[in-house]
Amino acid sequence: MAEQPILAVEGLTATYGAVAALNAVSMTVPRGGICAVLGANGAGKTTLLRTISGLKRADAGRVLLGGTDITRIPAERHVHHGLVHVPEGGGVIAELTVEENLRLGGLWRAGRRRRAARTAEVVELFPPLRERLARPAATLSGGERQMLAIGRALMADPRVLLLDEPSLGLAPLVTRQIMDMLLQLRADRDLTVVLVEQNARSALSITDHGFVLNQGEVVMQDSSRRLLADDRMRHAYLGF
Ligand SMILES: Nc1ncnc2c1ncn2[C@@H]1O[C@H](COP(=O)(O)OP(=O)(O)OP(=O)(O)O)[C@@H](O)[C@H]1O
Repeated sequence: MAEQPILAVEGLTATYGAVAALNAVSMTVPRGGICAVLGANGAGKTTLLRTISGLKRADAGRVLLGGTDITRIPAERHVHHGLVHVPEGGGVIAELTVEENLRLGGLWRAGRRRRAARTAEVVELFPPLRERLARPAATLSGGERQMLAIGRALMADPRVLLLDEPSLGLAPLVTRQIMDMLLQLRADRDLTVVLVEQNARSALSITDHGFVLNQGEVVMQDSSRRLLADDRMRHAYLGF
C-alpha cells in the first residue's frame, strides 16, 4: 500500500466576498518531497497557503496533515501538529535581534537546552546568521532576512514547511543560495516543503513536483521535470 501523504488538501474553496480565490483545490504532497505551487499573479497561491495554515477560513474542503484533519484547528495550534508557514516577506520582527527572532520560533518547545541546540543547528545551516545573532533583524539584508525567516520556522522542528515566495525581491544569486539551502534541508531532515514561487523556472529546478494554479483551480500537476519540458504549459501559465 502507498504511504499516506504527509499533506492532503481536498476540495479546498476560499472566497474574499464575491471573489472565489480557491475553487475546490485538491493536492497531495508525499512525505519528504519539495513541491512547487506556481501560477500567475492572482492565481490563488498565497490564499492556498493561508488556507492550509488556517490563517484564512476554508468555505469548503479540508486539510489533512499526516491523516489528521486540521481544517478547523486554529492557526496558532498548527505548529503543534508540525505545520509551519513562512509568509511572504518572512514576517520576522525587525526590532528584535536575530537570536530573539529564532528563540520566538522555538518558544512553544519545552527546554532551554533543546532550543539552544536547535539554534546551533540553524546557524550552521545559515552561516550568515551566526555573526549577526546580536543584531536587530532590521539591519539584515533581504537575503539574510529570508534566511532568518526560514531559520525561525525550523526552530519549531516542522514536518511540513509552507514557504511563500522566499525569493521575492532577492538578487538571482541570493535566490540560488536560498534554493540550495532548501535542497540541503531536504537532504538533512525529514522535512516536506511546499514552495510558492513566482520564479517558476528556479522553483521547478529544485522541486520534485509542481502544481499549477489558474484562477483558483489546479490546471495541471506533474513532476517538475515534465512541467519544465512542457512548452504549452510554460507559455500558457508559467511565463517562460
Ligand atoms: N484580502 C483580500 N481581499 C479581497 N481579495 C483578495 C484578497 N487577497 C487576495 N484576493 C484576491 O484573491 C485572488 C487570489 O489572490 P492570491 O494573493 O492568493 O494570489 P497569488 O497567486 O498569491 O498572487 P501573487 O502571485 O500576485 O501574490 C486574487 O484575485 C486577489 O485579488
